Amino acid sequence: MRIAVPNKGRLHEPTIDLLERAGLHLDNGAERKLYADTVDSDVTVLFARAADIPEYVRDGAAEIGITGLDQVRESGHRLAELLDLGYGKCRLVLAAPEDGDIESVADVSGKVVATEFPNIARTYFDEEGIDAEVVEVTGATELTPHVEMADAIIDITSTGTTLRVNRLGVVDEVLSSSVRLFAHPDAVDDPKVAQLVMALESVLTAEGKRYLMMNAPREKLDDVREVIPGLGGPTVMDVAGDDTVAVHAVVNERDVFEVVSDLKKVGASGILVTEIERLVE
Ligand SMILES: Nc1ncnc2c1ncn2[C@@H]1O[C@H](COP(=O)(O)OP(=O)(O)OP(=O)(O)O)[C@@H](O)[C@H]1O
Ligand SMILES: O=P(O)(O)OC[C@H]1O[C@H](OP(=O)(O)OP(=O)(O)O)[C@H](O)[C@@H]1O
Ligand SMILES: [Mg+2]
Repeated sequence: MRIAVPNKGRLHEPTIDLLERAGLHLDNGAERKLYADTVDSDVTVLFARAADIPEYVRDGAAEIGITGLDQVRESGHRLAELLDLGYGKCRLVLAAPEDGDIESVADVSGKVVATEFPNIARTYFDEEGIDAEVVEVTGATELTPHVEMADAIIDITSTGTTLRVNRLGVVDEVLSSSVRLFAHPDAVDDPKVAQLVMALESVLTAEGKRYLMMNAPREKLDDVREVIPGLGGPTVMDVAGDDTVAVHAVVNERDVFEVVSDLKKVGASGILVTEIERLVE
């Protein structure tokens, strides 16, 4: 099985990191190569531009691709989306000069819109019933309204800094994007693909969880159980020759702050909080 992943840019590192955490270690020297073998002899990683990855998958050059939803939509290819990997979060927006007269999508009728995403832009304007001229650029889109190349743009925003610096305001949201795992439709039922999905899911599940270990007086066990929410209850182990038990539990990361202080109150001690690498539910 071949997985196409971004070869550079902001999506490269988090993607490699995710594969590594899923246990799919890449062979050394992956940095400068076009492809890398992995710890699983059936899995090869191909490095491609984020924008080209949907095409690699449609072609069958790779069965699996990891890239932004925006890129998949822009490609127009019908690929199976398997997982939202949660990073590379951004919005594709219609934006126009703050001090101009474009305040809604209707105001773009008859105007010129510059974008790196011409297919998404045309589909969006068709759906909105707006007749706008779409001009394709390959970068620095935010500049185009200031040099009379365009009246508005459709571009990526995340923190909003670039739009602000260029005195552009959001007029409408066109697409909300994040990095997805997607597959060629013929590869969806491949057991190797299912194995990869499970491995990646286990990393995503573990991200929001922490592993708690503590000691507690045996007679306080019920109180401890009450404090620890959900997830099938804690594992309790006897501590030899003692009236103490060791308690292990998985808790939501956002609950840790409160749970730890509540555990302390009911008599737990030696409380240890650790990260979880993977969690298969
Ligand atoms: N500012 C951003 N915040 C979050 N995600 C982004 C942002 N910009 C782009 N992305 C996501 O990353 C994908 C790749 O972006 P792009 O092709 O511009 O590469 P890059 O990582 O920005 O590197 P470079 O622009 O230097 O080539 C986009 O399709 C989008 O899904
Ligand atoms: O809302 P912000 O946090 O400012 O992010 C938005 C900017 O990020 C991306 O550019 P990038 O940094 O990838 O440069 P590029 O234009 O060379 O791709 C995108 O094209 C926007 O310009
Ligand atoms: Mg970029």
